[in-house]
Amino acid sequence: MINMQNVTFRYSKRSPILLKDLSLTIEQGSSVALLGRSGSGKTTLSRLLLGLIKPTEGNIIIKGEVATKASKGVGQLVHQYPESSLNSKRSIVESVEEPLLRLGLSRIERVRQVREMLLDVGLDESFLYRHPHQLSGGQLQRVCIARALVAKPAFVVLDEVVNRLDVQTKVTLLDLLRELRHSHQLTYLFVTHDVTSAKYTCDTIYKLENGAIQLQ
Ligand SMILES: Nc1ncnc2c1ncn2[C@@H]1O[C@H](COP(=O)(O)OP(=O)(O)OP(=O)(O)O)[C@@H](O)[C@H]1O
Repeated sequence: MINMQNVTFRYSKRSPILLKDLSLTIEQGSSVALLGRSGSGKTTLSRLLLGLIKPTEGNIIIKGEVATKASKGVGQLVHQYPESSLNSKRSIVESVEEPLLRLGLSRIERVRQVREMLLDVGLDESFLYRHPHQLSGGQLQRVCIARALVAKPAFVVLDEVVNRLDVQTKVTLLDLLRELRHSHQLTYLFVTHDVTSAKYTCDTIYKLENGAIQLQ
């Protein structure tokens, strides 16, 4: 599914090498955690997988094709600031349907799929026409997860998604990810500083350190 082959990355000729000759395979349906201290390059590696930036050397193959900006949408990103990834002026249904717009579906079908996806993340119909400021942090994060999954992407990068939530909300969100993994046959990369969350949600844990990746 995802195959990184000898990937080396630096932001520019003057900046240091951040990732050195990395190789990594993520199988379909697997949940992989990526640990690493701040600045180790976790977000950079995620952006490479999402095709937002290109490796300096090496290749990233997603479902048999080289990851490029054109493959945007093959992978989806959920990050730690749901407020900033949702447009405050748009209703929840308008935000969640966004990835469906390019699929040429009717409005009725889009709303049907959004309603179903919201139910899968534990939000009932009453959320459809609310706006972001009317939701809690945990609910907003569920909306972002729904938006990432609604168009059935090949994989999802979850970048520090439970970082800013209280313990109870964090546990329910982690349980939701475990459920979704089975119900939606999700493949995800769970980027975190938190070893406990990584162990709870993922089968495989890697650590990124000094530009290299190691199985934990
Ligand atoms: N666009 C950029 N141009 C140049 N350097 C960058 C750019 N983005 C990030 N960096 C640098 O690359 C390094 C790795 O950053 P990255 O955001 O990937 O780390 P991280 O492991 O995700 O950190 P954190 O856990 O704090 O989010 C940092 O030293 C950062 O300053």
